[in-house]
Amino acid sequence: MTDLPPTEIKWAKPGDAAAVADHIARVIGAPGSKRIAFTGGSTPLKVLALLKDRALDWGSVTIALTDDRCVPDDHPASNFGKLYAALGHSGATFERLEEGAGVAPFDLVWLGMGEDGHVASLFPHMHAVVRPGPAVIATTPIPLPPEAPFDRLTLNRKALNATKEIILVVTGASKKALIERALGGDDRLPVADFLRGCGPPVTIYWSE
Ligand SMILES: O=C1O[C@H](COP(=O)(O)O)[C@@H](O)[C@H](O)[C@H]1O
Repeated sequence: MTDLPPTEIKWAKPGDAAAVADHIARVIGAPGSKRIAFTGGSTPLKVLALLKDRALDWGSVTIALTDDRCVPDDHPASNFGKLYAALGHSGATFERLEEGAGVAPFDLVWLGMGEDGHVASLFPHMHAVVRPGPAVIATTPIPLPPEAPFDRLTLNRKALNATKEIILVVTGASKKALIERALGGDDRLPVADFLRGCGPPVTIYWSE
């Protein structure tokens, strides 16, 4: 049996929104078609604002979401709504989350993280439909977070790990401390599943 190397972790310097946009632009600039999973939440908004003004080969890109809240697209809590508002006219192909659907591998998975260490919609405590392969699953956080109290659809851990690389983009001192806790061995935090083990390389972008 071969021993897989441990996940390679790198802290990007600088770690700000412009550096994240540059990273994504580099992936898009590679030859051929690319599949990129975009995080939801509020942290990506600055990066999306930068990306939408860049002349990139969006026609070669399929954009998926790591997760979404089960709300209409025009609801303020919709991750798809925000993403489509920024990049809907870019020429990229959008892949919607459909419960139970299989998921093809990605070139890049962009993860955010909540204050409880959740990534995508994989929460420390949740009801979840378990599926063995890379797939879209339904989850319900326990308890429902007050800022977004909704059932969710999310890529499962296998789908998020089926990628050439991951970028983890977070802001603020408390989220930095959580990442350090996960790196130090706290496996109760869902983010730890992507930082420890033998997964794809992770570049962490952190800024105030
Ligand atoms: O619910 C979610 O939260 C996390 C973190 O969001 P943020 O607003 O603190 O940036 C996000 O990564 C996830 O995709 C989203 O659906």
